Amino acid sequence: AFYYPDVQTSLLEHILVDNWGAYASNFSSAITPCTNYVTQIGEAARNSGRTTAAQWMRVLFHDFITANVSAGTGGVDASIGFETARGENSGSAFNDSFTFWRPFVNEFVPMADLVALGTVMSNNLCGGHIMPYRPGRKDANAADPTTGVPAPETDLEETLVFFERAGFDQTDSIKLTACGHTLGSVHHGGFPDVVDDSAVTPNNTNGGVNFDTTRGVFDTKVVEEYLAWTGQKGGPLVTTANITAQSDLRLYESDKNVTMRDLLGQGESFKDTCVDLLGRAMNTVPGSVELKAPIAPLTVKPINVTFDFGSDGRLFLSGRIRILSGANDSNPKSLDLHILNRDIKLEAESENGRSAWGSNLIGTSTTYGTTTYFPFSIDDPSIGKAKSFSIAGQTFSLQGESFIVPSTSTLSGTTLNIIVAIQQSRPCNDFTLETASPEVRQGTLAPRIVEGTAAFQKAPGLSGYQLCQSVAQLDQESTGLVSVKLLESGVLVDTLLVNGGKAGW
Ligand code: HEM
Repeated sequence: AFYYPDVQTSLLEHILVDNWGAYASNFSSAITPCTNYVTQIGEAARNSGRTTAAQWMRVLFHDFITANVSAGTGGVDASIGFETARGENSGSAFNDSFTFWRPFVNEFVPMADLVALGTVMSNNLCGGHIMPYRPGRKDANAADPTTGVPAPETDLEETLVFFERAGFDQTDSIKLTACGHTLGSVHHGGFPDVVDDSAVTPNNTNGGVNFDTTRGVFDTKVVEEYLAWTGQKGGPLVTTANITAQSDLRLYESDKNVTMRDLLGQGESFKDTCVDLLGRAMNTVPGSVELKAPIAPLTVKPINVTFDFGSDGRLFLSGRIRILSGANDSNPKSLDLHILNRDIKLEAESENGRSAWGSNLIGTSTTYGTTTYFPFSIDDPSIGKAKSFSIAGQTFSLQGESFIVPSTSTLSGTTLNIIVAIQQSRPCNDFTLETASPEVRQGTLAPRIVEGTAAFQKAPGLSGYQLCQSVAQLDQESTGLVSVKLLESGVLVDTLLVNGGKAGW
């Protein structure tokens, strides 16, 4: 199957761009509306007093803050998954978030990249300015030996030492904390010394007290309300009667509120400051990790493009083209796909999607970008010879010489049954199968990736193709998409992600 421009970018770009409506990613749905709590459903979620979008940002903070930038250790590496029993990581955010993210993890998407992506999504979908997203993090194999996350009782000096170790000076720390604390709440469940049990009601079962009057909106309210002493007055870490637990008050006042007043003066640009600081936090990674360039949303994106055989044994090429239009552009109704010297006119599906990318802020309201989908299926007798197709002048490569057949390649329990089709009559033993399966890992909800290889045997042929079969056994059930790779004499020729029925993609 074809993943444009590559498997990792294709998967992550889907989460970033396909936010609402047609083919929306399950990831975006989790924080729509931004007050949603995905761990529970219906009434229970609405009355929980918890906020998934906010939890995701808190996970980033706790994973990041134990970085030691001068030693090149820690940072965003999903080690937080091993550290949830530490007192400094109190609260349900970590296990809630990892439980939701777990089915998204596969060979191409480590948990650490999802920790960063969670914050990007909460910011982008809940009112922040668009935040660039760079993939490339690596998951830790154990807890970070470095401890020290600021808690409500931590004194100012030690709090600043923790931030300094992670590369953030006093001013940065105030800004980053204000950015984080524009979303969400402090909960009696987890922090009874900050919020007493009077907060627990049938409509607020976890006893959440919000940092500002808009817990689901990424805005400047927390700064405004703190300085004007209105609304939530900066939230429980400012106002709690327990003086030792007034960590936000101590931090904000530590430079006589100069930084908080500066943030207020920035107005809407506060959001750019947060893009910068949250971006620095999520891009703080161990010295051995090199992040890739930011993922750019694709204007023209082929989706699920693959060769396959129909029930009559005929080869066909099918898929969808997604066109992303900005808020000011009109959506295309038809599209020309050029293949094998032919132009095929594609018609748009009736349902569109909406995207935070390409959005326009007009006054206080936002109009979003639109995605339009154009399905196609081509069973021309010579389709297997096509080496590329093009849309609006952009060319996308294809190869039909040897490929994994999607409709007959299955994962059932722990058994992978893979069929590949090969054009020329080459022996099946020129080919090998490589698998990479996300599986349960002890001590954390972040899966580990288990790799394997298998050989092929000859199977009965089909309309000009030699078929080869391989049956591979995973040692455990997978937690997400399993990658299946076809190699010819050691060179990768095709990749297919096989859904074990659990993946959240
Ligand atoms: C001095 C530093 C900080 C302290 C002591 C602190 C402490 C806390 C505490 C006690 C909670 C309540 C958690 C709960 O009840 O579930 C919380 C929530 C939160 N924190 Fe911080 N925090 C600090 C800095 C930051 C920073 C830098 C960020 C930036 C990403 C951040 C993001 C959040 C978010 C988004 C929530 C809301 C979570 C929710 O509603 O579930 N915090 N923080």
